[in-house]
Amino acid sequence: MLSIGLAGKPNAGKSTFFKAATLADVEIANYPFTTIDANHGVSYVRVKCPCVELGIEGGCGRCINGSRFVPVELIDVAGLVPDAHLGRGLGNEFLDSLRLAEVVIHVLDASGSTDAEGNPVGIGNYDPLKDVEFLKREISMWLFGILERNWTKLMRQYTSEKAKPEQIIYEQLGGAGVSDKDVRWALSRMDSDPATWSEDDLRRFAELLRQSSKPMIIAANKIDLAPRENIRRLMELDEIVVPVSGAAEIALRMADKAGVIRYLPGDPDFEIVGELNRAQKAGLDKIRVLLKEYGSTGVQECINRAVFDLLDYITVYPVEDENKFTDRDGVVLPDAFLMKRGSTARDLAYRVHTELGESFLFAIDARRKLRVGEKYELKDGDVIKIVATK
Ligand SMILES: Nc1nc2c(ncn2[C@@H]2O[C@H](COP(=O)(O)OP(=O)(O)OP(=O)(O)O)[C@@H](O)[C@H]2O)c(=O)[nH]1
Repeated sequence: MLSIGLAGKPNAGKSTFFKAATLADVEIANYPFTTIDANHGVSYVRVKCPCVELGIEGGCGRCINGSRFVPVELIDVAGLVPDAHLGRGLGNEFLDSLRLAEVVIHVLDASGSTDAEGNPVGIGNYDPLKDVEFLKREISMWLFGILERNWTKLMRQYTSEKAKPEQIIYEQLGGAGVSDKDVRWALSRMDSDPATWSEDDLRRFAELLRQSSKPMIIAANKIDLAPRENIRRLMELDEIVVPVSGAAEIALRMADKAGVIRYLPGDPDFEIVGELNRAQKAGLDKIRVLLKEYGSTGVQECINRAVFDLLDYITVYPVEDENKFTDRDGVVLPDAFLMKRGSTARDLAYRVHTELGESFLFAIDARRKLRVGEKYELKDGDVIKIVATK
């Protein structure tokens, strides 16, 4: 499953965001469990289900009013403080949990109520813009550390044994979740031979690796407390910034679970359907003002943008019956797979089952009832039947 890391300084609101994003109503949670352990959970991207467009009578039973929730893994990288790469705080142990993350949501306290170390200082007394760079630096210095430890040996392999630099660097970094594509991209951005690099060049290279292997989105959290000026300045940065209130998202999901409101994660509003006491009503009124101003609580938007904008994934629906859009048991649109844009029909076959990939003959684009070959590039929302020899 695709993994998203959640990181930020102490008290920025990571646990709150994590809890909000992994708290799923039974109807949404088509995954057997949402909390794997304290730091790993299942969250969902929200997509438009094809059953509406395809005019399937009675819907597909897998979506809620046309919104489909597709599982992704969320990892709470707790305990990261500035200079963690030097072993400060919980240090490397926690950087290591970033290994699996393909993308990072940087939870940032936009209210300015906590200092660089996460100590409370009162709203507006710390400039949140100061936190934007810290996480990038920690991650790139962590990658730098892994490379630097063995750099002399690696360069000896390169110069005397004529090993390919992309290969030896990739092997060194494989455990940090850096792909060979990331290494090739970062090398292409450097203008000199690795054997001649200074320490500063190696640092620059590590930062390029970070950009490619751990792209980042900023969750400007605590918008319910934050001075508007802080949000405005954060939004003006050359970064992807989403205004967020993790606390509001938890309140809405809990109220929905309790049956007093109807709310789907990512919705711009909610409907009151049960009895509320005065305090609950006042709390929800405040959240409604926030939703009006920002469009949503931002939690679902962060997950969606991380997966679709930063990682460029698409959603694809494999079926066995291209006319009824069902599997062999008659279940309509049974699965939704997240795949990298550029994936082919054959990649999808492999994703369903190795055997299906190996015995692939052709595929059928079920929307157009059109036969396509193994190299057919999948499009977002495609419904595909795979035809194989066995
Ligand atoms: N008002 C408001 N408070 C929030 C929000 N999100 C988190 N908080 C509060 O901020 C404090 C810190 O939140 P946590 O989620 O524990 O922060 P953390 O980043 O996980 O902290 P560590 O576990 O120390 O790394 C708590 O008191 C939360 O209730 C929010 O959206 N609005």
